[in-house]
Amino acid sequence: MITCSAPGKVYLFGEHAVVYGESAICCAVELRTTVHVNKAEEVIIESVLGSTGLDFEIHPYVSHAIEKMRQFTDIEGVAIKVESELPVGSGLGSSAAVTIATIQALNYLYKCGLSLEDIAKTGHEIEKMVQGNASPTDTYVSTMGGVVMIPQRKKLQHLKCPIIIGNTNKFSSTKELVGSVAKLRSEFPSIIDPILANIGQMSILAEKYVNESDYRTIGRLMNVNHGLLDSIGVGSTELSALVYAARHSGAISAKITGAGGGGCMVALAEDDNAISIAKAIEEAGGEAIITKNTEEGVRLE
Ligand SMILES: Nc1ncnc2c1ncn2[C@@H]1O[C@H](COP(=O)(O)OP(=O)(O)O)[C@@H](O)[C@H]1O
Ligand SMILES: C[C@@](O)(CCOP(=O)(O)O)CC(=O)O
Ligand SMILES: [Mg+2]
Repeated sequence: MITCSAPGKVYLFGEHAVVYGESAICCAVELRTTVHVNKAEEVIIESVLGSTGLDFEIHPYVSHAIEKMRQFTDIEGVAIKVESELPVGSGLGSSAAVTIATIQALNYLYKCGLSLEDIAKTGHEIEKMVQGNASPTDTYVSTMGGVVMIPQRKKLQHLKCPIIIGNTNKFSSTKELVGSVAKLRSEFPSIIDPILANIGQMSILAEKYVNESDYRTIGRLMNVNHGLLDSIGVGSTELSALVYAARHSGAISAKITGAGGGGCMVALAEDDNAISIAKAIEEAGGEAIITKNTEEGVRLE
């Protein structure tokens, strides 16, 4: 049996805009998806979503990963078991983490010899296929770990401050939200395109502050990014409640992370106020997770 794991992520800047080629800065977090694979008589996929064979409805990412790997090797049957610390459909990149961990586990099991770059690229192709339109961000950061800038594929300075995630526990489908931004953009290109370009500029400006570990300035820009995400319709009452609870309890910054709608927000904290911010998020009706940036991308367990 081979076991691999891959991390989830939070966006400091640039979700949605990055789908249209703008820049984003994304940070891998210490919450991982673990995939066990073993040769078997038939295809069996087991996860919190159920137990299936090759199934593009219930297990689209894992099923596409098996199909893609069939281009490199002969896979007859395989038993795949997924365990995850990442809530499903919540903006933390659970789809990328399960895809990347599955590809790497199959890569080792069948000795395909894929490099990390190949794995990130194959993962991106799968996200595009399932989501309709997808940036390479989530699959790249899940493969490489650290803090990365996309589309430059550049590694930035490790983020040392505590990261607080607030989960609304309201399911959010990335496919649907990416579709709703596409619709808004096609109706009002002269309004929406400059907003997306502005978000991209924020990432370009913020690169320097990330590399200098200037969390105050990063935070001020993240708050502006939140407002722009709200303006393109990916906010919600629940997300706003958690964002403002975090800011009022002393967070350096608080914004939506990932596709939005429901799902999660992210706050940056000082070393000594992470717990009080987490408490404020819980009091506002969210579920709080205190985590950190990890340099560990996909790995063999
Ligand atoms: N633990 C898991 N086991 C199997 N599939 C998963 C798991 N976690 C995520 N997925 C897949 O990813 C989808 C959610 O991806 P998405 O809508 O992009 O949200 P996010 O990536 O923000 O969590 C799920 O519907 C499922 O297909
Ligand atoms: C909205 C988007 O920028 C990020 C989606 O992240 P998540 O699937 O919600 O974790 C889409 C993408 O980059 O493919
Ligand atoms: Mg996703």
